[in-house]
Amino acid sequence: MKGPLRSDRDGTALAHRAALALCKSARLLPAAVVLPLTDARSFAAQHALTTLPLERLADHIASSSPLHPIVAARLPMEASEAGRLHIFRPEDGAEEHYAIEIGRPDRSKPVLARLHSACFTGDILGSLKCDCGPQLRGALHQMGAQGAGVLLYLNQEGRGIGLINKMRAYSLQDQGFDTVEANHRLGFEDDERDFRLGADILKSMGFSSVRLLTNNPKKVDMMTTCGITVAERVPLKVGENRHNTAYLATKARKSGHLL
Ligand SMILES: Nc1nc2c(ncn2[C@@H]2O[C@H](COP(=O)(O)OP(=O)(O)OP(=O)(O)O)[C@@H](O)[C@H]2O)c(=O)[nH]1
Ligand SMILES: [Zn+2]
Repeated sequence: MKGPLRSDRDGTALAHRAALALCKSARLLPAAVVLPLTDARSFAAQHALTTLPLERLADHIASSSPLHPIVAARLPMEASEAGRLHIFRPEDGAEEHYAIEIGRPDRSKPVLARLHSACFTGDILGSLKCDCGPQLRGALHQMGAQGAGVLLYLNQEGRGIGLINKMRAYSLQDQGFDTVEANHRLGFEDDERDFRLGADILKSMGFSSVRLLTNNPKKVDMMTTCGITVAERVPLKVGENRHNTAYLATKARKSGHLL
């Protein structure tokens, strides 16, 4: 699917919005057929379909599911032997998220922190299409060198669209579309991540103020909106290579990254 997608706007969009949000939360392409039915309840019963009341669904989509700390254990790493991995699980059964605490950061001072979004291709495979792998390792090494820090590893693959959709976007990029255009052509926003969960994890670990390792000013704004003080933005410019120069330039031009 390549788009471009054309919008026909008519009447209330409540059901359409909810349908798209459901598709996105299932990591499917945001495409749905919305039909008015005179007796939806018996139609659903006949076809063994699940029914959801629209108003409750809208509330559910707007709120974020509470995250609970499940377990933490010592994890010596190359970047620091004083590592500790914490696992958080949301109540709604969605993705788990991780926090890597390095040293024993003083909770009364701004902690060196990174909100890292999962990138299977960059973090694990060493992909040269993005800068995620060098950013992950660079952040952990800075924290190790300073003796303290916290890296949140948020399972928001592909800026929140999931790995399958990110690969669909990569396939469009192979055809000449840039990272932002590819997302739009699939029906996604530039960035579908919800950073409230990063703020929730920091608060539950006792942090209220950060020195945030990022080039993305929107992350700084989101943290502030969510009640975390960003005492300083610490740039994290690593991993440029001949395969990702255009990608990084697009991020700077279209997404406002300070690169
Ligand atoms: N949809 C999509 N996601 C991508 C693409 N390239 C990398 N990603 C994902 O983007 C996320 C990282 O976001 P970035 O835009 O690189 O950076 P950022 O987190 O906004 O900002 P920094 O804090 O400066 O790293 C990871 O989840 C990657 O999987 C792409 O071309 N398309
Ligand atoms: Zn990446």
